Amino acid sequence: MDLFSAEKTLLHLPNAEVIYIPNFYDARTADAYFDHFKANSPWQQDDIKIFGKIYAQPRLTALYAINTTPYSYSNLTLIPNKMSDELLQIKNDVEDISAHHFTTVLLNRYRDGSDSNGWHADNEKILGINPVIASLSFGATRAFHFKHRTIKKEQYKLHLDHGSLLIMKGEMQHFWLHQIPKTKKVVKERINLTFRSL
Ligand SMILES: O=C(O)CCC(=O)C(=O)O
Ligand SMILES: [Fe+2]
Repeated sequence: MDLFSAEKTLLHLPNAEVIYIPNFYDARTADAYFDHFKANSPWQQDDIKIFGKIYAQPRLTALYAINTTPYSYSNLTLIPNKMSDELLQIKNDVEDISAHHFTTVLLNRYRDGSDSNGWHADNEKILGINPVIASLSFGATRAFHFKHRTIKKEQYKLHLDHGSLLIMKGEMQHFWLHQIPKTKKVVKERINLTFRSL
């Protein structure tokens, strides 16, 4: 299967569905969004607890929502900011293509190749059973790895390009893990928006 096709890619995997749309936004629109979110988001770097140890999260984050529901993960509770007009516009675009309603968006900013997001699933109880997660990428291309928890041969890599949209759905968050690994390549900044429903 060609994971790097220029068109929309639909992966029917065991216990998951992954949709990748490379040019969801054209390069100029994506450039403008990258600059906007870099300059205008309340970026924070939190400490997280993994197996009882405290680490500075290796990336910056900001949380927004249309409601006031906090989002907790990795022993961290984030209180959402009110969604800006830009985020509401993007939410609308993503809702149109996915036919799904989202309330909350987590922004991740990877400053360089040493920023990352370790193996995890977006499986917090508050997301409900079989959550749909819509993930937008602006800025540097980074690798996205995903692997089945028990079927060892089921592991894949995608490159998340500037302006692309990745949708994870079905049972994916129960049966699969995903990560943005660190890279030794010299890479510029990347901003990711993951829409969720809380
Ligand atoms: O940066 C990405 O593309 C992935 C972000 C992610 O997995 C998350 O925030 O849960
Ligand atoms: Fe995730």
